[in-house]
Amino acid sequence: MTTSSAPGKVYLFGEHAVVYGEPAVPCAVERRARVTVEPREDGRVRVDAADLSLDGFTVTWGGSIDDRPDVDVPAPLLEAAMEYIEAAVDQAREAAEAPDAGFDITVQSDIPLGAGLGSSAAVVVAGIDAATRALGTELDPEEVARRAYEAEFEVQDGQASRADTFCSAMGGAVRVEGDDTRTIDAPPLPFVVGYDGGAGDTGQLVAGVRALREEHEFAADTVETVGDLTREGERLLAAADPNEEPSEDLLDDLGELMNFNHGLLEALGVSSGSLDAMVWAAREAGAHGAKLTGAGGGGCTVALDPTDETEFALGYTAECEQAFRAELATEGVRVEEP
Ligand SMILES: Nc1ncnc2c1ncn2[C@@H]1O[C@H](COP(=O)(O)OP(=O)(O)OP(=O)(O)O)[C@@H](O)[C@H]1O
Ligand SMILES: C[C@@](O)(CCO)CC(=O)[O-]
Ligand SMILES: [Mg+2]
Repeated sequence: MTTSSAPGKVYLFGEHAVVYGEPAVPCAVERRARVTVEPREDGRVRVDAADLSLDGFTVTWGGSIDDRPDVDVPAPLLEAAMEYIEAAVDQAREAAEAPDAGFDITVQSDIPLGAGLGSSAAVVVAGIDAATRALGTELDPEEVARRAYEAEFEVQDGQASRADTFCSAMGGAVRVEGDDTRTIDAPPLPFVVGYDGGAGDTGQLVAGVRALREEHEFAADTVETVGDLTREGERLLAAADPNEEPSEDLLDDLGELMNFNHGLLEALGVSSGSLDAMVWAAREAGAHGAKLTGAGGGGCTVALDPTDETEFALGYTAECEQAFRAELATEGVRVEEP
């Protein structure tokens, strides 16, 4: 039995624009998906994903996605989960040169689903790592990231960047621009996450931005402007001491860029009433800046606030179901005790 875990992430800057080759800076946070894998003799794949809905579900299938189980989970959710896990299994089979390998897979996760914290990437990264190890092959985190990207790209019909999967595999702060992926230094940023209890459909939201961009030059310019502010944010991070608490000035400057980034995402049509309400609640509570994180449409916002004020204010905001502080996760994918 082999268990691996991988962290979720928040975007400091650059989601959506990253899909069109602009740079983005996601940061891994200490909320993890854990995937436990046990090889099976019969070549079948059995998945137990108890966190997929409140009731949980167990599904067994023989390698064919048409072999649909009868469980009480909304069909699109079940379909997507089967696809992500199946894509991870395929990557592991290929990496370990074991095309007929079967597995019992258990997924446990404290990353809310479809909420912008990269639950899909964390599940795929941890899944590929655990499944390859279970077959006696050890991949370095860069290779896990590369394969996890292939898996997300396939499931999301080509609507995926390398950002989420690279960040989850490597941990810490990273910068991604097209195929160029690297880890960067960042001080311990005081992230506060607000979660509206909802979710957005990443593929659909990315497709919406793509359509806007093709229709209007000003929408294409908006995407480029996100790239510009991300580069500015990168310069701020590069000038900061990664071993020191960030100064008020740095937080103000980063926060201003986050606010700008949120406005542009809103203009691109990927915010929502509840995300905007949480962003404003954070700003009014004195956060240095706040924005939605991830694909949007619903889900999570991220704010910078070293004090308890933002978390407290979000706790009293009707649109916010849960507010929590998210520490930067310095470790990416790792082996866990089963
Ligand atoms: N605990 C889990 N068990 C099984 N499948 C999961 C789990 N967590 C996430 N998934 C899969 O990932 C999908 C959510 O991925 P999606 O890309 O839409 O959102 P996200 O990754 O949480 O947010 P974002 O991509 O915006 O950061 C779920 O519908 C499911 O298929
Ligand atoms: C919206 C997006 O930029 C981030 C989703 O977390 C899509 C992607 O980069 O794959
Ligand atoms: Mg995702």
